[in-house]
Amino acid sequence: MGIRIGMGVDVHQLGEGRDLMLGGVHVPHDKGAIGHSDADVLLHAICDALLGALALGDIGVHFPDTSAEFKGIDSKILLRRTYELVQKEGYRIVNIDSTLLLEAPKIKPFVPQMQQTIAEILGLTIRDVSIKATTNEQMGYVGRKEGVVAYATVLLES
Ligand SMILES: Nc1ccn([C@@H]2O[C@H](COP(=O)(O)O)[C@@H](O)[C@H]2O)c(=O)n1
Ligand SMILES: C[C@@]1(CO)OP(=O)(O)OP(=O)(O)OC[C@H]1O
Repeated sequence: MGIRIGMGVDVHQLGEGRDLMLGGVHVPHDKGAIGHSDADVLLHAICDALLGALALGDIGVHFPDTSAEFKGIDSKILLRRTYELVQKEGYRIVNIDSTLLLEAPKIKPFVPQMQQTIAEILGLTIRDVSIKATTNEQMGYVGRKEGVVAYATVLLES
């Protein structure tokens, strides 16, 4: 049996007139994340962690932001497709840990739904999908509510 570890980081700007999609869930807020896709920073970080674990490049290599195919795409589709690449290599996920840096809103009430959404896509239980959050204590671009950051770590086994 082989094991591999991967980490992913994603950052998106927050702006008006966009939905805030986090972990595949719509989180009501006066600003949303700006991007070529639905800009789901948490799902993107998980995709990058999955790809990183097998040195398969990153999300922009597989789903370029210059392609019309991915304009406005639901990042749940990107996560599903990323995991298909991992499975083709003969690996499966053991567990995921992640942290969101977001000043507002509080995401705690939405975490169970995010865990459930991600677990369903990846064939995991919610205990295998950890989602944490922290504010940036009002410092920097996260603290000024201008952006959101996600970090994810995944463990794979073959
Ligand atoms: N966007 C966020 C940020 C934080 N939380 C939860 O609040 C707790 C306290 O956050 P601090 O940054 O003040 O330490 C944190 O542990 C999270 O549980 C959240 O839900 N959404
Ligand atoms: C997902 C992609 C593609 O739609 O677009 P964005 O939503 O801009 O997201 P980013 O995290 O910059 O990653 C790469 C892109 O390829």
